[in-house]
Amino acid sequence: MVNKESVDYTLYLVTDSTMLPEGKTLLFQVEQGLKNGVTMVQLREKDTDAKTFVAEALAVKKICDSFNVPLIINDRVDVALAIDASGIHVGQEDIPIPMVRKLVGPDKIVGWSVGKVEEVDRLAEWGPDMIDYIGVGTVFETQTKKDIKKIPMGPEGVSRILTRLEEKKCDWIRTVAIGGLHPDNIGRVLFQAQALNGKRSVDGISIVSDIMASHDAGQSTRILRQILDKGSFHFFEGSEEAKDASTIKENVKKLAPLIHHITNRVHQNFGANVALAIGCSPIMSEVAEEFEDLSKIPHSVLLLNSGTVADISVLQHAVKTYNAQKRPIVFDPVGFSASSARLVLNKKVLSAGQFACIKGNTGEIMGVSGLGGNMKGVDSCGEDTLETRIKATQLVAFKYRTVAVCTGEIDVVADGSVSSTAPLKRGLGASPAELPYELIKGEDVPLFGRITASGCSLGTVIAGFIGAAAEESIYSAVLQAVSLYKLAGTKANVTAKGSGSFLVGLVDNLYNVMEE
Ligand SMILES: Cc1nc(C(=O)O)sc1CCOP(=O)(O)O
Ligand SMILES: C=C1C=NC(C(F)(F)F)=NC1=N
Ligand SMILES: [Mg+2]
Repeated sequence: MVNKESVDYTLYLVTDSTMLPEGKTLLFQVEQGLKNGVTMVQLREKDTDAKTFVAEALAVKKICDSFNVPLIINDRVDVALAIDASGIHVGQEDIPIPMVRKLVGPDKIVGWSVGKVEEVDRLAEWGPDMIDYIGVGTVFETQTKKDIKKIPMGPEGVSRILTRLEEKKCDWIRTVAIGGLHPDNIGRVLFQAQALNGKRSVDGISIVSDIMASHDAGQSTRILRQILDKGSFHFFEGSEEAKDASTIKENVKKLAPLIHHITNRVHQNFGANVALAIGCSPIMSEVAEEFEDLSKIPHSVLLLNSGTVADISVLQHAVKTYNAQKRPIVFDPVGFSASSARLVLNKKVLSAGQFACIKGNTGEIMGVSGLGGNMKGVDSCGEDTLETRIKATQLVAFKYRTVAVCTGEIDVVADGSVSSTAPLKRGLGASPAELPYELIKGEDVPLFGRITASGCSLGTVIAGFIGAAAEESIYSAVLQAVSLYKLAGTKANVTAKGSGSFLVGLVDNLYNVMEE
């Protein structure tokens, strides 16, 4: 009889014998996993006849018992009882949970697949004696589960489930994330998937193909374990020279970061001039084949502006490439929910990687935060009060563990990258409202709204400053960039004779304030 409190969900292997590499057996892969850090096993063999399934289950149970690791049986309650497994896992389309619990009794572990918050509401109604853990997914695209109907929920979808569990006070429930999890993305899931009250993160992750289809299941398991066991995550390696935050502006001039723009046509020319004005070197490229080379150029930084015409696969490739190179990315979710097509595109980009900064106008930030309604065009709604804007900016910072910027007459900057830790189980320990933020005030500069790409080009300046900063000073870099941009605009406004001279004046003043 298993002690439910002591179950370790950290690395939960779910088997699949249809993907075994040549010469590897189910038992071999499972044993390699157990030897290298798997803490829980689920036998999930969808199209195996009962006799074979029972034989496999008995063999797997023998191995799990020798490692003192619980064995869960997928779907087949009869087999789970027949071999005295530690528990049973069922999906939404399987035997109803209350029946399962009645069949297996109170001591067995019962797991359920959950993809929607309504399913959390149901398990909350059933109370603490029904379900012990839930598999939350699918987080990313997966080829393993054939009949997957759910669209990938991303780390933010996991956060939504965790938040609901907290709202419904389901303290007894443990959670594992599942679906398309691999070494290149589990760090981000652990880092970003947090309940909004800061009191719950996932208890572990569940893996199928990364181990079951591996030619070296032991090595694959060790790699996954290393990521799970480290307490903090570092997504951006600042350049050596960028260590001292106080001289970011001098670093921008000295290091001349490469700002790789993937942006809309209107912003391309003006953004390049703004980059040059502050002493950076711009490149505008949607040529996916060159992204890796560009990300390797010292002090490179990616500015992704979703007003671009590039295909979503190009944007996702750019995000993965810069994340792999540990170089920062600034994301400007232009017109976040102005159309359903843009909403889908922006959400896909948001779940594709880790961003150093997410910058938008009020409508965009309200949209990304989940607080806002729909937007008209790409102009911000503007009717939101300052405290709502602060709340939305902190929410974006928290959800994506990034530095969030909400532009307006008063710019709001919030820092969600705090503490780079991502402890399993007990959550971040901070809620969105506790995140540090600053207001960048200044005079109103209406002419900003009368020129092209003024918001987009703030992204260029933010990217330039982040490119010259160390990871721990990204918040400071963004604050300095936003302040400098506002100062240049205010100065340009004084001498402007209209929108044309304002545009030229803005570039002149960006150039001059960098020299001061
Ligand atoms: C078994 C399973 N359940 C899912 C869910 O979303 O409930 S996704 C999935 C397959 C996950 O396999 P892989 O790690 O190879 O992507
Ligand atoms: C469909 C499934 C979803 N989640 C899980 C687990 F991760 F184990 F919780 N197992 C499944 N078979
Ligand atoms: Mg914008």
